[in-house]
Amino acid sequence: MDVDLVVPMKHPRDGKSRLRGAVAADRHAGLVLALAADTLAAVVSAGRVRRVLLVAADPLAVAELGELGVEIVAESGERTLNAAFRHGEALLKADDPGAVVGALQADLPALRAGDLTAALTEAAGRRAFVADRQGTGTTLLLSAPGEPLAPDFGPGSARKHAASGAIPLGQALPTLRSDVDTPDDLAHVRALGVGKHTAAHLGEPDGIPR
Ligand SMILES: Nc1nc2c(ncn2[C@@H]2O[C@H](COP(=O)(O)OP(=O)(O)OP(=O)(O)O)[C@@H](O)[C@H]2O)c(=O)[nH]1
Ligand SMILES: C=C(OP(=O)(O)O)C(=O)O
Repeated sequence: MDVDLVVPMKHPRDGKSRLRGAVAADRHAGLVLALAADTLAAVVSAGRVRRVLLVAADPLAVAELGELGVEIVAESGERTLNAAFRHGEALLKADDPGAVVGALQADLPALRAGDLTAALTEAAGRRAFVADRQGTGTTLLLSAPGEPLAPDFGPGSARKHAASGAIPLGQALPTLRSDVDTPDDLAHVRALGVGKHTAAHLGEPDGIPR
């Protein structure tokens, strides 16, 4: 069954504070947008993905990402990460109560569509998650069809998602596990190969074609 994904984003000026200093201060928001653009370009080209809903703190500030073929809505109510996921989930389930809903981070600029599709296939309709490469955070959480996503993102979320019964998915998904929170993470994804938006922002000659 295909998956409807929710991707949350703060205003790019406010997000990724741990990454500050990786580029000049006036280029930070552009870097955050480039990380998201590469993530979303891979996501929209992945097999088994039906819809991609970006839940934004400020939709105007991320409007350019709509050109990649994602839907953009404003967050609503409580302004937290898990509330943004739950808002996106409610909108998607209103259209299809039996949907498989996924929560995906917007900071995976090395993502290859094949790694995402492999994870969706491995989940096989079970509530499941992919831990980040450090093993502590979560980059992807999937619901079972028509069942609650129950997102519990934040520090130590991999342990929390496992404790709530979600199945941990394969270790061999390097580009899906490589989120960018810190300058060290940015160096890691540059070695893996980032997409064209991040490459251009960092002054690299070419990104990896997605
Ligand atoms: N819409 C929305 N997105 C959020 C919210 N909190 C976090 N996000 C997004 O969720 C993703 C994962 O969050 P983190 O990795 O913790 O990113 P962050 O909060 O931007 O980073 P730090 O400031 O370094 O903690 C990022 O794409 C954030 O923009 C929120 O309250 N609302
Ligand atoms: C909020 C999370 O992301 P990060 O570790 O990227 O801050 C999380 O993994 O639950």
